[in-house]
Amino acid sequence: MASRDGQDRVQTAGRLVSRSVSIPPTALRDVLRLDRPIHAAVTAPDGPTVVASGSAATATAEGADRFAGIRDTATTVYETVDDDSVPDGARPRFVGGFAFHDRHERAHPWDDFPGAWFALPSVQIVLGEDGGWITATGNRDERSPSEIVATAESVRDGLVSGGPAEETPGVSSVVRETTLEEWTEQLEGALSRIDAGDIEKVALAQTLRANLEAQFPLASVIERLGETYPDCFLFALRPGAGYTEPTHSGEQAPPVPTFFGASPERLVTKAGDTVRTGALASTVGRGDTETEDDRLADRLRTDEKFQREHRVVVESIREQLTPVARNVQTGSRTVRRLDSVQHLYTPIEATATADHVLAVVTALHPTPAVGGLPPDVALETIRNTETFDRGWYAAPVGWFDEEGDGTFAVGIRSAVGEDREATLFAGNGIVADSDPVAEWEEVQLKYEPILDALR
Ligand SMILES: C=C(O[C@H]1C=CC=C(C(=O)O)[C@@H]1O)C(=O)O
Repeated sequence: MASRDGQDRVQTAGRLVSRSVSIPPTALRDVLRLDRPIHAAVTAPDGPTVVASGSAATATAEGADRFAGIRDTATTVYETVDDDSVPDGARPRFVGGFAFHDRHERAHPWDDFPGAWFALPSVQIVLGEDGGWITATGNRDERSPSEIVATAESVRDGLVSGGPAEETPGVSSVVRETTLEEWTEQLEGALSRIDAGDIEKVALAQTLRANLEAQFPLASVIERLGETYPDCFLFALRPGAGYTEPTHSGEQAPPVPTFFGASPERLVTKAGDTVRTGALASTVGRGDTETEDDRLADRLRTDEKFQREHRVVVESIREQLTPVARNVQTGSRTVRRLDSVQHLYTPIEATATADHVLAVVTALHPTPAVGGLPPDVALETIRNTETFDRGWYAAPVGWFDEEGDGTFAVGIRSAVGEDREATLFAGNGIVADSDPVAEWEEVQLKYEPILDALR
């Protein structure tokens, strides 16, 4: 397909037809245990879970225009889809994610991850509280609608509920790939730029390599994350699975790298003209007792460094929304408690003026919670300081539909799992007064969700 920079790509089965069957309330774990390859799965605490098995079309894009590139490609694909008889909630969605940086290097573990990748599932499973749908999509010149329905029915019939929890792989060793000395040096560099007034805030990250005792197993790891983080956005994305022609029968999962995680941070949900986002920034650990926990939360609420770090994010998000939304409302700030950390959180709502969630994603990525301020100098500082490529870490992951509605999370508390290895990513917002040792310890707390799910 022709593209703005020659790098946007679409692969598709041709002119498409979708048909769906409804299913009763079903657990994500039962879907992940289907005898079919899983290409992508994204959950939201207040929205549907969307799982892609196989792809009837994939869209990829590179560079600064990757958001618009994906949108253009999806529009072209949607024009070919006959899904008029499919209920709104069951219509096929594009599920995938983006790289953090405009120029992204495809070095290990990101070899299989382009600048952007989205799949329109050949089999899509949407799960909601009251039930869900299986939607099959295929080439309408080659398969009749009743054959497409038969595919959806056979997937429905393969769903088995319950069964014992599957084994997590176990972690044999971990290596923090940035040493405390390197980190201290990196932070001192960033702090001197803050002192000089070049930047107000920058989020710097590190990696940790976990060697696993068995092959990385998607189902059990996502299941474990879901148990501990029911209020987070769970995601698992496998762009390396590429494009697969829709098939009728089950297939084994392809042995490809998986970007996965349990993110507490919504980038945006757009539903009609309602836009929901939020600022999540400033972190303390959890206490061993309730009193200690509350004392730490009080520090978050009162300490000037935490206030400043959070305020910068709220103000910037309000400003970033200006080109795509009006009537921006900031809710009250609360403390968000997770298993290993507590954060300051401010919900933000607005009325969309943009007609597509990807326009809002373009405006919001990256927020200073994962980038910094001013954005360009902070991004250049990240590039010049970090010794690894962020790949898709801290970047938008989620789904959108034909109406331009959708949900994206920020891909933090995340890792790439492949074979017997997982590479974990975590970072911190650095402002004046940040202390290298305290920040080093805070990063370890942010690795814990993924480490726990692998152990
Ligand atoms: C960059 C990360 O967290 C961000 C989100 C919440 C709190 C943060 C902090 O307090 O530093 C970070 O800005 C990460 O988890 O890798």
